[in-house]
Amino acid sequence: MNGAILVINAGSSSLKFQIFTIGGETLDRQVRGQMDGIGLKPHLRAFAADGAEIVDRSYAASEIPDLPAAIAETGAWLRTLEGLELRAVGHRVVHGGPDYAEPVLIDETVLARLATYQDLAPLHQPNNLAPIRRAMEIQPDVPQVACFDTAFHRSHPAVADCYAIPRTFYDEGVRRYGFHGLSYEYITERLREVAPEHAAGRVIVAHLGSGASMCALKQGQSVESTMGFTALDGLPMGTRPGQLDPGVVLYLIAHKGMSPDAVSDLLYRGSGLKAVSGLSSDMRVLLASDDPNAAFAIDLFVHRCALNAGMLAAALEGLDAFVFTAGVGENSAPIRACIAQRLAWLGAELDPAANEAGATRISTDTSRVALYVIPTDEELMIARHTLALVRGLAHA
Ligand SMILES: Nc1ncnc2c1ncn2[C@@H]1O[C@H](COP(=O)(O)OP(=O)(O)O)[C@@H](O)[C@H]1O
Ligand SMILES: CC(=O)OP(=O)(O)O
Ligand SMILES: [Mg+2]
Repeated sequence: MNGAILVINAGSSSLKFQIFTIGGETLDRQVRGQMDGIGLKPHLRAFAADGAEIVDRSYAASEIPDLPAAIAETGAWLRTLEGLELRAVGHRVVHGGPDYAEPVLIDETVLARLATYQDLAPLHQPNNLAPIRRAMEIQPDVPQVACFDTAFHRSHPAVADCYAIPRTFYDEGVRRYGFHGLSYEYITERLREVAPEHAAGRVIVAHLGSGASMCALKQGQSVESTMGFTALDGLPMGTRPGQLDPGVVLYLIAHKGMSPDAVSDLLYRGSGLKAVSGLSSDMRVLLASDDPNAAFAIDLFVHRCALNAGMLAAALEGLDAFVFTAGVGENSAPIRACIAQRLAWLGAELDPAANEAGATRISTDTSRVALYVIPTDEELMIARHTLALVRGLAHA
């Protein structure tokens, strides 16, 4: 089988894409790019396999105010690439609900089912499904594959999957799904190469981006996550609050007369770092600011990261390694240092020079908990799943 696989990953602040050619058993990356800073400081960049930059465009916030605008602009640029013989398109789809525990070939029935989860992931699901619909229109003969954030967490034990509410809700799908599963699946694979001595141990992976969560891995399987039914729970994020007493929601409805839409807007778009700092949802802006509210938002983020790490260490009954990944985790040495300091009681000892240098291992040789920085690659994971699925089709 030859040809190319295009991968699309719509996150909450970015649209990421990669193109791979299928070379026998392997995937060769040809293009890797993203539009980030959507609605704030939009920036489209892409690189060829040899590292050469092939596009670098900045936009005013009003030109690319949201993900649909980013999808349109990036789609137009992707269509200018010549000589691509698309064999399949792989899509990140954030919510797979109770139905999908594995990647799936998309048809109208699957698409309709995935659309029923839009309310459960309003920042993502509509933007994950729109490019699928468009691609099915433009190229109906090219297989489209959905890869789910929720799938990797289906290994959770029942106590981690269930809320303490009446069982009927669980049966109808109100469960602790967990998200960022493609990232965790990739990191699990990378750990086998980077740190084989820890890959089968007790590991927390902190995916700290615009959306943020942590995952507890035991012997390479997800056993707990800070996110649950939706991508609102757990850590504070760019515009989402993270863990919140449900009593706050009742208060907003009963005492503030807020409608479901108004509450949803507050929780998905009007909270998190943006609300606490009053300045920005972007960690880069907060780190560069001398506004005390920006510093407070960072403190709150670090505090909640530390508390959640403690919770996941309890789930694992100990900790061998802690991995930083995603936009903030991969790029911000100061945030990593603050979080590492709060993990000292668990036995983590940061090597400040390695941290500043962005080394893969950033803990001292004597640290009881090894600290790592491992760049994630959700798109590669999606491409692998997509290739496996379309290859299966070819052999069927
Ligand atoms: N050098 C950096 N320092 C701190 N934060 C950074 C840096 N680079 C990127 N980020 C943060 O990473 C976030 C984006 O992470 P990413 O994982 O791409 O998010 P998403 O997929 O949710 O859109 C941005 O909001 C930005 O705040
Ligand atoms: C699930 C989620 O929050 O994803 P992202 O971090 O890409 O916005
Ligand atoms: Mg993301």
